[in-house]
Amino acid sequence: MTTEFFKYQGAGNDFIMIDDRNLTFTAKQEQIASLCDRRFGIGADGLILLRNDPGYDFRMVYFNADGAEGSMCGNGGRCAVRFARDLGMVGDFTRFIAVDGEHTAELNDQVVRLGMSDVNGIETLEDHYFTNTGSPHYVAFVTSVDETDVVGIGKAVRYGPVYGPEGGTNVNFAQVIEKDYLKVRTYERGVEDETLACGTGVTACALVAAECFGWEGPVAVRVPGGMLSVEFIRGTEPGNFRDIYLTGPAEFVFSGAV
Ligand SMILES: N[C@@H](CCC[C@H](N)C(=O)O)C(=O)O
Repeated sequence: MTTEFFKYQGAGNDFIMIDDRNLTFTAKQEQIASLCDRRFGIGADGLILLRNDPGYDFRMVYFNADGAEGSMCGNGGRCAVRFARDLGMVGDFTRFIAVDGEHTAELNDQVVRLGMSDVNGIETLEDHYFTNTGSPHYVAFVTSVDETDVVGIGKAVRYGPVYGPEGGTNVNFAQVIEKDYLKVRTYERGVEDETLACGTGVTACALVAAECFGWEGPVAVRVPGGMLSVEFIRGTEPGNFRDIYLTGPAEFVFSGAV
């Protein structure tokens, strides 16, 4: 039996999208990893299933490129919304459910503004910050992201003694360009490499910068694959944020069958 797939990308973070409303997708971890393989498969940072869910427009089920089901993926969520509209399932506004709970999103042509989960705390550690924006994120400020060994340091932190035993973390490096403007590079857990953009990572960096520097946003973030923007409202407690929105492009690339 063949499976029809659709490839989407959001700021260069790319995903295999599958319409699984009839629950026929049965691939296991190893097969999903093969589909995401850039030499032997379709190639992607992750695979997303769109399924029915009572009470929502759809359910997003996300797998990292290693084939394991992941925590929330911000760019994947934006691409899932675009895919749902291309399938005629939703209009310019949608409400869907993902692993971290309910999300809303608005579409404006190729741009998707995705509501993210509230953030309930930022930990300040010796040389970095840590927060959870639906996925866990280590954030370190650097003077130049271009001169940072993202993969080398990323791997050491992801598998290191602090985060490794707890399931690992995504690792972000942020450079302040000016007020409300960051440049970010991310080592992604589950891809085990740098990706061209990470939505939950960019959100984490913007909120950490807002907390550290008193920014009110929106924070513009340049990533290797393009530009993203993060809006938020500060909560009453330090490190708490609500009404967080991640905005950027989400585009169809190609489709096929495997
Ligand atoms: N690319 C994602 C992040 C996906 C989750 C991550 N790889 C993890 O397992 O924690 C994004 O855009 O947020």
